[in-house]
Amino acid sequence: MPLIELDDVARTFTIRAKTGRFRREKRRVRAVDGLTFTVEAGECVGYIGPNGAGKSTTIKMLTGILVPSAGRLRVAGVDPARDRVRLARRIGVVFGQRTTLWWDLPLRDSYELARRVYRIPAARYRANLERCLDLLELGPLLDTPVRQLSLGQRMRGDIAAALLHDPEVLYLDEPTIGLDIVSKNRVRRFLKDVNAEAGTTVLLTTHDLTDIEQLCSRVMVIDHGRLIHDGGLEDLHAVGRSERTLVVDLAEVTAPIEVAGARVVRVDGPRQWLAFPATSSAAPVVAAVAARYPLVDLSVREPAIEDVIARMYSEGTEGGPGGGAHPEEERTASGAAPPS
Ligand SMILES: Nc1ncnc2c1ncn2[C@@H]1O[C@H](COP(=O)(O)OP(=O)(O)OP(=O)(O)O)[C@@H](O)[C@H]1O
Repeated sequence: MPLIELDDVARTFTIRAKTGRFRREKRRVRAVDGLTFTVEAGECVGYIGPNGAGKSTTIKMLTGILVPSAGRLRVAGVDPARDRVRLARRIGVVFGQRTTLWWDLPLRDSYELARRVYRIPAARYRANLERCLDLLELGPLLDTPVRQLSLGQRMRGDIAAALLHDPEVLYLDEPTIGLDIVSKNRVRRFLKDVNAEAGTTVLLTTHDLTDIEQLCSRVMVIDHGRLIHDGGLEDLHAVGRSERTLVVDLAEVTAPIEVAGARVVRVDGPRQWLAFPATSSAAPVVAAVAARYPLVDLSVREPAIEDVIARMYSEGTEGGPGGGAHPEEERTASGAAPPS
């Protein structure tokens, strides 16, 4: 049975925008527009999209912070908005741009508070804390007030806090934002471990595609609140019509090469670059070039996944709701804030 289920879920915001000196008009923004997907227990799924695509809104609905305007949503069999407090014991959330830790208190106190709020049995708390401190290298920082931690240290502190109660699902919203490469790698290694060893289901939102490449076997792409891709990272090459490049060094300067299945995209002296579909084999193109042109050397360059995604975003971002405005109205679920 899937751990996360969305069936035609939508979320609309009403915003009041200034249209003249004294005029204000109500405008409706469809942040999430008919999302349907499931995530099985133990999966690690990337959830990506351009700014304002609806990623955070989805995660807020999955945690019960926001109520969907339409559709059906279940996490671990529970309706998050209705059963927010009960669900809070089964999920962990990390918002990279915000901390759930107590700013003026040492890390240790935030963890102690989590232990009480989640009623984590003492032995389990000790074991989980020890593991997080060890793998996230937080031990020496336990007595440091959160406000004195660096961004990377704080982020690791937040990730540990989200995992102390052994959640079945971990939502990560930009967990590596602003971190240097060493901190990013440390966080990624840890998350990989949590997913593989503890079997924690992970839904990861990020603008850093290396996070996705290193952690996720499946990626969902959302744009204008709609799912535009759901599959393997590799499948994106087919969807994004990406191209590989054959770089050819000829024995002499020649007119642009003409072979079937590829086209010259750049010429620099005796070197020429030929683009061909990433989904087809390089062999026939190489054979055709070698048969007709005197070659010195050649190599094949793989497409960068960043380029593929950038093209998908730019092709799909015309006339949508647009990012940016986060005005006053945000209908939230009733009940206490999640205990994290
Ligand atoms: N509280 C709110 N009130 C009104 N509109 C909102 C609110 N929250 C989000 N929106 C709008 O909904 C759309 C989706 O926003 P959301 O924050 O979910 O996007 P995102 O994919 O997380 O973007 P980013 O990558 O920039 O974080 C945007 O147009 C945004 O302005």
